[in-house]
Amino acid sequence: MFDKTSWIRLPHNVVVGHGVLDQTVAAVEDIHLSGRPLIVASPTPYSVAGERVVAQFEDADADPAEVIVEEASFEAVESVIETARSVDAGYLLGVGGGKAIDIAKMAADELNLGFVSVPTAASHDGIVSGRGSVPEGDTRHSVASEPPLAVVADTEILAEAPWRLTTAGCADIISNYTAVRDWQLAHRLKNVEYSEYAGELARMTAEMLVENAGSIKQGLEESSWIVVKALVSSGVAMSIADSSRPASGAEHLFSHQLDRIAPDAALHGHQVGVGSIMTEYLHSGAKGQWIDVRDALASIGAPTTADELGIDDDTVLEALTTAHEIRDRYTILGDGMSEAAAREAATVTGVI
Ligand SMILES: NC(=O)C1=CN([C@@H]2O[C@H](COP(=O)(O)OP(=O)(O)OC[C@H]3O[C@@H](n4cnc5c(N)ncnc54)[C@H](OP(=O)(O)O)[C@@H]3O)[C@@H](O)[C@H]2O)C=CC1
Ligand SMILES: O=C(CO)COP(=O)(O)O
Ligand SMILES: [Zn+2]
Repeated sequence: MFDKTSWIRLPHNVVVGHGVLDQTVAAVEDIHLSGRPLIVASPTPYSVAGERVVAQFEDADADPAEVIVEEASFEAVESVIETARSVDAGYLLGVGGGKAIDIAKMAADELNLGFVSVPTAASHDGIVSGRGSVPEGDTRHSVASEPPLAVVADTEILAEAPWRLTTAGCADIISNYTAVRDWQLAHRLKNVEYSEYAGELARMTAEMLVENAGSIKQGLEESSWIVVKALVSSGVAMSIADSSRPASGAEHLFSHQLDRIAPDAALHGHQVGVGSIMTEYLHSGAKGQWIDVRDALASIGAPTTADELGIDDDTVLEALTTAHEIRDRYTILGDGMSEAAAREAATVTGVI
């Protein structure tokens, strides 16, 4: 008997372009969100975009409330939940990078309220996905959460954000290559369920970004357009798969392990990019496509070495040899790399 079911949750409105921040109220009204909006922002995004969003809701007589979050933690999620209850919020808007967006997303999930994502940085694909990531104990990877009902991505704001945030978003997309390879491997070896649609979409998104790498330049608003479109596409792939598998394989395990060993050393996207160079080498060998991955990262100005990430060689080796312990997700790392093999991979690829 056929007994498969699938529940794909996607945003209703994805509004991307120059000046679209001014359409936030329209994007929200269009999907009939009601009640009091609670704007959740971290400090810089609040001054870059949050104030304007609050003013827009005030002009629309929507009585907005606001809360500033400083760090990605469960305490911050709890405090947003408390604020939302005390102001009787009808829905939440996350305005910022991954930190503010994930806190708002996870609080909305807990409160069973609608969530709207207003990214001020195109730094990774969590800005569109139904995945939330806040470190808790040893857990660093994302968990299923409330997907945004609407995304409002103003390319004017994204283009003015520090360039490294955009190159991190590019690297997060490029890492889809190895994520999909790992997913296919897990399918063949461990019978993990694989979705051709989600896998192809994630892989194609990486390919399109690499093909357009020449147009991704600092100061060009069109670059933010290309990157945010790719981030949306990657988020959709995760929604189709109902898992982060299409966009997260061994390179993400490496990055999550770095977050534990060397907290705040580098941006998420930059770490997964360097991880991807090495895991592509593990998939395809010394003459394989790791060179293309490295060159694509280098061409957009993302780090390709431990030095550029700001970490030392031993940290790379420790993260590589222990990354498989991060979660129950089969990848090319199998049940763990020996130190000698890790050193070989990191050396041949020029990471250390
Ligand atoms: N849900 C998911 O699938 C994923 C979630 N994540 C999570 O996302 C977080 C990392 O996201 P990331 O965006 O890198 O980090 P942040 O949200 O911390 O943003 C990075 C920095 O950029 C600043 N910033 C943001 N927008 C602008 C802007 N327009 N102009 C100037 N500065 C700006 C922030 O300011 P300020 O300090 O004021 O906030 C912060 O200092 C982590 O918590 C990670 O766990 C990562 C990957 C995937
Ligand atoms: O960063 C992500 C996809 O790019 C989310 O992946 P994780 O589930 O590994 O946190
Ligand atoms: Zn990622």
